[in-house]
Amino acid sequence: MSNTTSDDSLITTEVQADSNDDRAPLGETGTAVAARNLDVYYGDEQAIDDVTMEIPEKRVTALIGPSGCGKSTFLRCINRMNDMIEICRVEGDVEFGGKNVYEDDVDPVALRRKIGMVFQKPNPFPKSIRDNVAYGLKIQGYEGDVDERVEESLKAAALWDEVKDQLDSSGLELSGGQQQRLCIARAIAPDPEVVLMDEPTSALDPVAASKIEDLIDDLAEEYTVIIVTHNMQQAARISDRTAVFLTGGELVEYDDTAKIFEDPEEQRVEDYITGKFG
Ligand SMILES: Nc1ncnc2c1ncn2[C@@H]1O[C@H](COP(=O)(O)OP(=O)(O)OP(=O)(O)O)[C@@H](O)[C@H]1O
Repeated sequence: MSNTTSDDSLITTEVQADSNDDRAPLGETGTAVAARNLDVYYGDEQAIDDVTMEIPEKRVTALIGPSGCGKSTFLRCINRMNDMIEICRVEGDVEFGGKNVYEDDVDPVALRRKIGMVFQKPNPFPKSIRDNVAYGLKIQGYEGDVDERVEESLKAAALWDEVKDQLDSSGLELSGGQQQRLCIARAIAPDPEVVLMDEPTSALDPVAASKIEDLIDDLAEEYTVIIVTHNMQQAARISDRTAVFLTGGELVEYDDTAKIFEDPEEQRVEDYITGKFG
């Protein structure tokens, strides 16, 4: 993927160009995940309001919007992380692999192997680097060569060269940026199809954040990446599609990232992007 600077952009950043990579045009890619008339409530409070959207496979889709508009809630619905929140109620469908993930026969643990997650704060286990990455493999009873898969995952997370001589050291001894890449390696080791990222760089310094951004770009060659970010420049730099949520959990506009940042349909989106509110 390469970047171009657009004179028309509403924000002073680079909007990624899709045109000169060798992937199928966005409109011709399959759908990895689809929400259909999704409503989410915490008790009586509605956090997601009738959201319908199709997320393309092997692309980066950014979810942006002001604080409290439901971005994390939406993300967590995709792999049923909201199941852990007692007062949370989900209505409507989230389709993955042609099936609504909320059907009774879906095993959420198996679902989360296919749809991995990386959180805002790096959260390695207090275990060795190797064991952090091998964790999901052991749970799933992986029958292949675990060490080989650990190496592949660390390479895919752009961490291998930095840690290959210290695989038995604690993951907690790494820097924040390295810990986040370790968490990405842990998420991709079980070979998911989708990786959900909830503000994965907001706790990192700019250099570490930039490494993760580069990594996300590479990951999208193999995985569908769905990322919540507060950072509009980041969304513009790394995503192919952008969904703008506004207060009340409404999906106001969802389109190619260049369109959202250069010529959005909705005045409210333009106002948000140019900092007039939110
Ligand atoms: N566990 C919870 N229990 C009750 N209400 C919640 C819970 N999590 C989120 N909410 C409420 O749901 C709404 C959406 O929250 P959510 O965290 O999804 O928004 P967000 O856009 O990700 O916000 P931020 O950008 O600040 O992280 C908010 O009103 C929030 O207070």
